[in-house]
Amino acid sequence: MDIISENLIKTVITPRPLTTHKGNYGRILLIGGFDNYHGAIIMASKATVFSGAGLVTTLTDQANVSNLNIAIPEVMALGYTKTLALPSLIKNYDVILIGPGLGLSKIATNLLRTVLNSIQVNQTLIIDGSALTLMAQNCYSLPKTALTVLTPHTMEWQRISNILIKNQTVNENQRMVNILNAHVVLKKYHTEVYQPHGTPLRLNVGGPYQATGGMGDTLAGIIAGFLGQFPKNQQTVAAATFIHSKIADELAKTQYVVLPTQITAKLPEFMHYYSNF
Ligand SMILES: NC(=O)C1=CN([C@@H]2O[C@H](COP(=O)(O)OP(=O)(O)OC[C@H]3O[C@@H](n4cnc5c(N)ncnc54)[C@H](O)[C@@H]3O)[C@@H](O)[C@H]2O)[C@@H](O)CC1
Ligand SMILES: Nc1ncnc2c1ncn2[C@@H]1O[C@H](COP(=O)(O)OP(=O)(O)O)[C@@H](O)[C@H]1O
Ligand SMILES: [Mg+2]
Repeated sequence: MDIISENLIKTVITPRPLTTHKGNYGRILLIGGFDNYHGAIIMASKATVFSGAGLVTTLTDQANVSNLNIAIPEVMALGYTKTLALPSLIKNYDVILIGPGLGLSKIATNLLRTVLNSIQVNQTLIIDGSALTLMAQNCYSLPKTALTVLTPHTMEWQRISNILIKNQTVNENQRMVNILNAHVVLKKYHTEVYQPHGTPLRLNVGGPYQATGGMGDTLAGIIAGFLGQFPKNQQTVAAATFIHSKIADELAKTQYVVLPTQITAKLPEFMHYYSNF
């Protein structure tokens, strides 16, 4: 098990070539924010924008659209309707994140099933939150994509992998990651980042000051933003995971708890630092 180091981050976050434009930094589609979880997708969307994604579109509950627009006007907000043509919409994006605040409703299940059935091999899929629980409940299989990233906390991983939390050893987790053929960010104290048939990486930053609802939604948004603009590999997923908790550590020097939105606000500053590091 290797530790995720600051050196790795600097190889991922590099200065931007002068002639690039928003089209070079990822077209990201986020899906979530239904039921009483409207805030989750707002936090994820903010994190995606603040992590530098070029173009961000968020599909959410119709009743959440104006709140999303007010919270983060850089995002193109789409309200869910029964007539939505999701398969043709999905085609326009490099990275799709589904799950923050998606809920477990029939609409949520249909959205997840449609994403799993429509996604193409050149696209990247990130599955978080309720979408992981729905995957487990419905025994859905993962599609073939350029990269699939699952971001479960230990309870969600238990549902997906059938490995009880107390039995979630590195060996057992890696065995299941190989079977699923997906990257997995197993969120806990000292989060672990797995890739199929690879070497697991472990975070040595982060702490219980991060135990606030929305913290994982924010991480999922950062991972989406990073995969939109940096190489689509385990190092990029690890870099996103590192910066999220590294910022939390810095804030925790003077704060008892750290809010997800505070981490998001610090992203541009920390990315600037690591790009010149
Ligand atoms: N403001 C919002 O709109 C929020 C919406 N959220 C959404 O709520 C939905 C349900 O997610 P939840 O995770 O709350 O519910 P879950 O029911 O999936 O999991 C939470 C339960 O898992 C247990 N657990 C065990 N190990 C854990 C670990 N390492 N980390 C976290 N929990 C662990 C906890 O005791 C907790 O009761 C998701 O779609 C999520 O995105 C949450 O993120 C909270 C904030
Ligand atoms: N004690 C802890 N130590 C380190 N990180 C923590 C701790 N508690 C929570 N976190 C982090 O907070 C996030 C929680 O994710 P998750 O449970 O999905 O949150 P939510 O769904 O509410 O957004 C993860 O990144 C996790 O690593
Ligand atoms: Mg979560």
